[in-house]
Amino acid sequence: MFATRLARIPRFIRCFATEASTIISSPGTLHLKTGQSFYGRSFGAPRSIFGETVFSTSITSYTESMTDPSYRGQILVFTTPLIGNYGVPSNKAPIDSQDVGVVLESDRIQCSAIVVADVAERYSHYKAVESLASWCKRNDVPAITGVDTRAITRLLRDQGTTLGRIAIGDDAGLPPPASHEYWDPTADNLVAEASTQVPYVLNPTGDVKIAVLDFGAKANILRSLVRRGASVTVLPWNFNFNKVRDQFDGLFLSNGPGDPAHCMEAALHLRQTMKEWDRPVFGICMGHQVIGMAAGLEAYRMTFGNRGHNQPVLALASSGSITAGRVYVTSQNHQYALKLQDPFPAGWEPFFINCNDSSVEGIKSTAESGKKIWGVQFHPESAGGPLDTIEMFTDFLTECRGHKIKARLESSELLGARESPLGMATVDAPRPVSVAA
Ligand SMILES: NC(=O)CC[C@H](N)C(=O)O
Repeated sequence: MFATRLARIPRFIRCFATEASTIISSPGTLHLKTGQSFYGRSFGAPRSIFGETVFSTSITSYTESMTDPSYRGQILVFTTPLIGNYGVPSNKAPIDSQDVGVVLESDRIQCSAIVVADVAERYSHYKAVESLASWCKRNDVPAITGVDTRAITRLLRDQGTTLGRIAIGDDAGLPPPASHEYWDPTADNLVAEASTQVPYVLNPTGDVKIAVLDFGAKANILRSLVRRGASVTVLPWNFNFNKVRDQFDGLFLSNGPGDPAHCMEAALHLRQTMKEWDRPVFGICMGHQVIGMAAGLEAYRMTFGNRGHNQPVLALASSGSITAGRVYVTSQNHQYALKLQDPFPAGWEPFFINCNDSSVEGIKSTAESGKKIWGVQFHPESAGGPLDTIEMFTDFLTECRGHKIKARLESSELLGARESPLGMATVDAPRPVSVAA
């Protein structure tokens, strides 16, 4: 009876029950280097891989997390049991001046594999164009379901992030690999893979020129700058910014995958920039770690890192939209952090601290240093997650604009003329008198 009625409803309205049920038949196993194995079923690409097994406590935004380049090399375990229920949207951005080319966080799935307790075989969302299973298959990314992700999370939480293997199909029944066979992705320079190879410009007509050092930038970082009117020049991660710095009003350092130790070259370039250049610098996650290393702080590997969209951080200093003493809820995805050392290097102070584990969540240049440099371990751009700290992008661009106006005024004063912030040149004296006709 119900089936007959359903058949009468036009197909495009029946979006609640899209796509025929995915056939999950072949076995899929997660082996951990520490000796535990979890047997489930495969719903992604029929291929076995190695990776670093991490867990995320995010409840939504699996599409954003999976396309975040910082997850490269990682087997991502979702602690939320039901994943895939709103499907996957088209990743093609509409063409407009704020276009960064994609809707999600990059143009492909970046993590090596995903592990979920219960994949949704049917999805429902007005923007969805395919299921999580078909997206994984199309991107050649293995995925397993039907395993106890709570047990996996408890293990990872106790023993820390652990190397793993996803074995699919015939491989799933094979004994676990020998310990020396596990591949450690952090031994490779994943930033060099994730970064753009050639510079490119977004929103070239923007009023303030920002250079972005791309360690594997999330698209929402670029969007957050472009939507606030900036012209954004994206540079490869190891580009020596000092060669072109006079063309820019500010420097931004992006997030990125893997061990920050691989970015020492960028930190050394940045050390020179921070010494000789007085314009604003802002870094997020990997970018924050690179700023810290350039400032003389040490980056270390945490036991299990922080991955999720509800990490509370306490502001220790006020700056722009941030008020000292307030707690902000943030989106995070990191394995490394800067060491809290006492005293901090001269000219620097801690900016935020994590309320759960007391790790350093941000650093800033001191007021006395005369510099405007900030780094935050969390993701103000969210995608997904809360927008508590999104105005840090506005703060950064306000400083860049202020600096630009000040520099213009100073240079025009040297020439005996003054240029107004609106860009209309005025001459101090004598003023030309216009005579009405
Ligand atoms: N999201 C990021 O930029 C992560 C930075 C670094 N790869 C870490 O895991 O700590």
